[in-house]
Amino acid sequence: MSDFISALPKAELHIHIEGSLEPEMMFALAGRNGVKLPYDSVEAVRAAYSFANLQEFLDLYYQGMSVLLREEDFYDLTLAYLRRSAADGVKHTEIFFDPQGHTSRGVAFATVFNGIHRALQDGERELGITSKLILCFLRHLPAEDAMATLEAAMDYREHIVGVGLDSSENGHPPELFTAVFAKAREAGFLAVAHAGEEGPPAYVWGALNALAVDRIDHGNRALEDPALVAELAARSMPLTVCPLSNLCLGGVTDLADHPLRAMLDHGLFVTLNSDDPAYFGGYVNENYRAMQQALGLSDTVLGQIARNSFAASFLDDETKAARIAEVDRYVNGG
Ligand code: HPA
Ligand SMILES: [Zn+2]
Repeated sequence: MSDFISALPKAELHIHIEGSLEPEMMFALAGRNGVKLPYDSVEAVRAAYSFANLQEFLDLYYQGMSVLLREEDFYDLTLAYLRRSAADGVKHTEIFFDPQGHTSRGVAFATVFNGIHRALQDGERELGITSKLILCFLRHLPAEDAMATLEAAMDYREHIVGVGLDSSENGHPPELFTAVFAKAREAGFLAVAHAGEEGPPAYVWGALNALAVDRIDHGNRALEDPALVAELAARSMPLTVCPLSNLCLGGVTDLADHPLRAMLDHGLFVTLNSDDPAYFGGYVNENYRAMQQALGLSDTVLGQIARNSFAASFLDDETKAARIAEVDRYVNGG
């Protein structure tokens, strides 16, 4: 039964806003902006979404961004995600954005930020969904580019809670970005990083030790290193796990073998998230349902994962406690 999941209050902590660009909106924005797409229908776009690995996905993800040009485009993209997520019982969301995916195409940082930020404000007013914004650096680009992006973000410091690290993992270890993250933390940004999605356990160690992250995005391959598992457990380090993403990008071939089972058994601080819902076939509730079905998770465990999502968020302690109490009331049938 999926009814328990539908209205379970939850936070989403791993969502790339550009990865919520549904093919229908891609076509609408292409039309409005006069952008030529290499597909002639929404169905053709969906048919192209078959990925053997992270890089094959990223190639289409960056291509899809080409329709995002004006502030309204970022606004519409973000508000559509918020509406869809509110319908999934999401009360709070921490959204990644990739400014370098846009500034590299001549779209100003301010255009990207203003569109997203205005939608987040309107979303909170209209839907009651709270949010925070996390700026991700593209790790396939030089650290100097990340540093320049951090400089551009300083003007928006009060509206951006943290920095992250995404894009092609293998060959781009966290240590390349040590100075950028040190500078960001000095300026008061919190820090997260994708690690152990495709990359080895050493990259998860790098995210912990060189970048001093507050959460690990994915973390699947940490399970290959028992000392690392012990460290993650000892630190109560949150992991933002994304099952449908892992299935679509070949990290797992069967959801029944998803590492979430072992993560739970090791007592790790796991959360469930959608990553790039328009590309991976599901928003957050589909990720909860996929794990409920594949691993036979009980409502008790699903409730604990929802509690974790607020506990691992960057909300203040008082709001966290209030949201966790809301989960408790829901789980206890009140
Ligand atoms: O799943 C992902 N992994 C790394 N980078 C990304 N950028 C968008 N989605 C992803
Ligand atoms: Zn991601």
